[in-house]
Amino acid sequence: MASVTVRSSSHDYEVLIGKGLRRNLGEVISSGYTSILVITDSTVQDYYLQDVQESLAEAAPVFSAVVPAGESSKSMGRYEDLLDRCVELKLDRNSLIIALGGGMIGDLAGFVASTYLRGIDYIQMPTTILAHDSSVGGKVAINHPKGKNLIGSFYHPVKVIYDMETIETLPESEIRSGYGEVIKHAFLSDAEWAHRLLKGKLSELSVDQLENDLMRGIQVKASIVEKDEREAGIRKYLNLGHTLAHAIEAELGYGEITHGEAVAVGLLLMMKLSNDLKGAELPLQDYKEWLIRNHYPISVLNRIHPEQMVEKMKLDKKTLRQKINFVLLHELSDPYVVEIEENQLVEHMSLLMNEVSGE
Ligand SMILES: NC(=O)c1ccc[n+]([C@@H]2O[C@H](COP(=O)([O-])OP(=O)(O)OC[C@H]3O[C@@H](n4cnc5c(N)ncnc54)[C@H](O)[C@@H]3O)[C@@H](O)[C@H]2O)c1
Ligand SMILES: O=C(O)C(=O)C[C@@H](O)[C@H](O)[C@H](O)COP(=O)(O)O
Ligand SMILES: [Zn+2]
Repeated sequence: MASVTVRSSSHDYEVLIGKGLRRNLGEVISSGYTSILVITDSTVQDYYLQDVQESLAEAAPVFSAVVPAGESSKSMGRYEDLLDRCVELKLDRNSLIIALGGGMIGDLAGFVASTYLRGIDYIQMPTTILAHDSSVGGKVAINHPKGKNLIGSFYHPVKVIYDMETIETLPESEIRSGYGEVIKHAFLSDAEWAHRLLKGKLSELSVDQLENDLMRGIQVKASIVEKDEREAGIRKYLNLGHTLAHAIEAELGYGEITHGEAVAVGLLLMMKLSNDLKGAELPLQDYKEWLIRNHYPISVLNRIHPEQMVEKMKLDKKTLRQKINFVLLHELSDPYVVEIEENQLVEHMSLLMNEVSGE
């Protein structure tokens, strides 16, 4: 089992990474909780809920709450249902919530934990590749119909338990989605890693490569959030590709395109703006080929309207006084934040749409 420690202002916590951890939770979770509520989704329930419940049987009374799988569950309605369940079960300040699932569950259950009784302990048990990102760093949130993650808080888990066996059941589309955030971490931190990824094909990924990529992604994320927990500065870099991604997700309807796929498309615009407006020489063509080779839905660019995207981007958390800020790269591994004028955004989004139409 590998482990990474994350330092936060409230407490330090471990990210445990290993195989079969879900079957030995009694050994890694502190004893003494009054009760445990496992929050999961309808797909993950079928695969892993029983293992988790059985391995916690000695620890405390264990309850479960299941929401429908999919991004649309990261909503006010499901949040309210889960709070009702916490009240009904009489969870107290010594109770524990376990978020068993991908980033949707991590964000939703984490937000419940952060607000119920003004905050109780929770553990992230990520089951997707993408959740190597979402389970670390303490951002928890639900979506507003008009904008992604508009309602949330910063609230770190007491532990992250990443059972690598669980990602074996992921469908191809979720491997692709997860790699949207993996390649973001590579673009932010290491040109060599980025170039290696750009040469590859996700369907030919070895288990060793995948584990190595996830470990590196977790380290990149942990080292940034430790330095800037509340996103006053460098944490904004983790939003690389997200200004457009979140606008697309909200515009098309949550779940219409996966978060990681949207990020991957957002990274394409990031590269174009970095190169065309700011004189960088990022490998835009290689990246476009990687997206096509791995079946990322870049045709989604034909379904959006630049002016509407700009309006949505005004709800981005980096937007201040209605001015849209983007994370761009001077070169691979050298990010910065810059304001981009609306007319330039519209122009470059339109150019990009023309370039990819028909691909
Ligand atoms: N808090 C953060 O820092 C942060 C970072 C990145 C993303 N996010 C959020 O994470 C969410 C996306 O997370 P995601 O991509 O994990 O989506 P997800 O949680 O919706 O999971 C994707 C799909 O895979 C299924 N699934 C999950 N684990 C499985 C498994 N082991 N086997 C088979 N199927 C499985 C789910 O049921 C779902 O249908 C978005 O809401 C995004 O905004 C948050
Ligand atoms: O942890 C962060 O900070 C990130 O930006 C990571 C992103 O991958 C993630 O999607 C995050 O939820 C986006 O945050 P938001 O503040 O733009 O909602
Ligand atoms: Zn993200």
